[in-house]
Amino acid sequence: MTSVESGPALGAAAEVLAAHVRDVQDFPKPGVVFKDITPLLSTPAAFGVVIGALADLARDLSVTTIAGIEARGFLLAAPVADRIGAGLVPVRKAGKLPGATRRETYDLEYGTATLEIHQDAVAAGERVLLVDDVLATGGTAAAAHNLLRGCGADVVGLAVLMELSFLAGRDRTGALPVTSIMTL
Ligand SMILES: O=P(O)(O)OC[C@H]1O[C@H](OP(=O)(O)OP(=O)(O)O)[C@H](O)[C@@H]1O
Ligand SMILES: Nc1ncnc2[nH]cnc12
Repeated sequence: MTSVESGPALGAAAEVLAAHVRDVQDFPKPGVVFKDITPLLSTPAAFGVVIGALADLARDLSVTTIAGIEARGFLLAAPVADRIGAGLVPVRKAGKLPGATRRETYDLEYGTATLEIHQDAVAAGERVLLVDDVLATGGTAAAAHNLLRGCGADVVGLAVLMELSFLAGRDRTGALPVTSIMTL
């Protein structure tokens, strides 16, 4: 298991993030405390700080492509890619991509899902940063990582806003370096 050390930008982003995430009890099912990022999305200054921290990380890792996981990961991956001038690759839920795809089914905290990626989404050797809002059980991230590797990508890291450490997501992401702005 590898972890990227957090610098000052990530520390500042953690404070901002903590003030703009809402806990929703028992959603989408009893026993789950859902981490709702809509307050962050609707507050431009706060969103800018968080996107800036992710962009700094992506620059430090010299990434050429940002991969975002549907749906909340898209909301983060697109502005980061735009800020650093990187390509953007959507890792989508099943049945949404029009071209030939690779697919993988996985478990997550509250169900199962299937992810897909276009077979030609990433050229061999691209340095890819995978971006999502939450790392929980790690099923989603592990599936996305496998799909990208299957396309020949060099996945250099996973960046998330929040890591629910009690669900041990890093146990599923293997040697992939993980950066979490906030660990809960
Ligand atoms: O680590 P895991 O247990 O796999 O859970 C993390 C995933 O769960 C959420 O996605 P969800 O599938 O709920 O989709 P959404 O982004 O479309 O709301 C979240 O955005 C992560 O992608
Ligand atoms: N508790 C949680 N809150 C938000 N997104 C999640 N994805 C998996 N678990 C989650």
